[in-house]
Amino acid sequence: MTLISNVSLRRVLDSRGNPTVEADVLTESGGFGRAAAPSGASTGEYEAIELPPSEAIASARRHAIPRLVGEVHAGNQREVDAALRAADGTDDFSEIGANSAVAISMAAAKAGADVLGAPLYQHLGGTFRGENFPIPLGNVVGGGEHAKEATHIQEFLAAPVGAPSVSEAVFANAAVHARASEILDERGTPAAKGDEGAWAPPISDAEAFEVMDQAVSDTEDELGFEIRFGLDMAAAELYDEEEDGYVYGDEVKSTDEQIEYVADLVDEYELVYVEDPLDENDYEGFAELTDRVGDRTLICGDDLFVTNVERLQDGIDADAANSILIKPNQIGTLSDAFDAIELANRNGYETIISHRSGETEDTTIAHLAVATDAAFIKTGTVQGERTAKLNELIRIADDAV
Ligand SMILES: O=C(O)[C@@H](CO)OP(=O)(O)O
Ligand SMILES: [Mg+2]
Repeated sequence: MTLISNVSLRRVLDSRGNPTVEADVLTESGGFGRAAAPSGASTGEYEAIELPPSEAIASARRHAIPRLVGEVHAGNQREVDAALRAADGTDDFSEIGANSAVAISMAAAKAGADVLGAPLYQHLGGTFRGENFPIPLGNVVGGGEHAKEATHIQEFLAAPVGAPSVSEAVFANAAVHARASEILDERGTPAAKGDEGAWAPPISDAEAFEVMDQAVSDTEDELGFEIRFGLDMAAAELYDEEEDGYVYGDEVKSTDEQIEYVADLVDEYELVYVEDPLDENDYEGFAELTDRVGDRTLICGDDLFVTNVERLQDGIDADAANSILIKPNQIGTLSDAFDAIELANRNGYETIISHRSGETEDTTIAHLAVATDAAFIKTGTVQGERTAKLNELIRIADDAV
C-alpha cells in the first residue's frame, strides 16, 4: 500500500453551472485519482452539510490535507475516511464540508485502484463480488424542485426490469425518454427539460402518469422485454407543516389520504419503486404504506434515511421501508456509504445507488453500484453528466474500464 503524497482541491462547474469541489489525490508510488462532489436541490433535512465550495476547500486544506499527506495509505479506504472524520470533528461534516470530504474520499479510492492497477469497482467490491448489474432507474418526466411549472411529483422513473443486459437497459430508458417526448408532442404539450434531463411539461401529475404509462408500454412492445416504472415523490418537499398535509397545487392531502393515494398508484400502474412517498420525519406513515404495498413494490427512503446508519436502523426497527437510496455526499465518505449498504443488506433492504440533481462527469457511483451488487442505480437517462455514469456501466459490463 502506498501513502498519499498530495491532495489538491479546486472549484469546478457542476451541471447546474454552480461551483463544486473537485479533488486530486496522488500517491508516493505514482497513483492518481480525481473525483468531484455532486449537489442536491431537494436535499434532506438530515444530510451532511455542504459548505460553499471555497469555504469547504479552505477548511479542508487547513484541517484535512495535513492529516492525509504522508500519513494515510490511499488503498486503505477506512483509514482515509477516518482521517477525514477526525479532521472534521463534527457529526455532519459542517467543518470541512461534506462536499470536500466526499470528493477527497472518492478521489482517494480511485488513487487506491490506480495503484493496484484494478478498476475502481473491483478495488471497492473485491475479486469475488457478485456477477449482477444494477438496473438503471431512468428519470423520464419530472418536476418538483428540479423544474418549475411542471409536475408536483419530482420524478417518473423508467425501470427496464426485464432487460437482458445493462446496455440494453440503458438504451431502453433512452427509448422511453424519446417516446415520452413524442407523446407529449402529440398532446400538444411543450416540454422543457428539468435539472436531470427529464421532460418537465406543464401538465398535471395524472396526465404525467398517462404519458409515462404509454411511453413505457410502447417501448416494451418495441423492445420485447419488460419495462415498468416508479416514482420519486420527494414528499418532504410537498409536505407543509402548517397545512399538516401534502400540497399539490390547490389540493392538500392528509397523511392518510397520501398513503391511500400512493397505495392506489402502486396497484393501478404496477409501480416497481416508490421513493420518499411521505415526509422525511414520518417513519409511522412509511411503515403503514410499506405494510400495505411493500410485498409488491419497493418503498425507498432517500430524505428519510440520508445514507445514515442510525436513521436506517430506526427505519429497520419501525419496518418503515424495504429499500434505501445511497448517496455518498449525503453522509460524506465512501466508508459511511458502505456501512449503510451493509446494514441494509443484512436486513433484507434493497439498495439503490444514486446521483444528485447537480452532477459532474464523475463516474464513481457506477463503480459503487457494481461493487456492492446494488439492485438499482438511479442516474438519469440523457445529458452528459448522466450518460457519463451510464456509459461507464456499459464499459464495466464490457470489461473495458
Ligand atoms: O431526490 C433525489 O433523489 C435527488 C436525485 O434525483 O434529487 P436531489 O439531488 O435534488 O436531492
Ligand atoms: Mg429522492
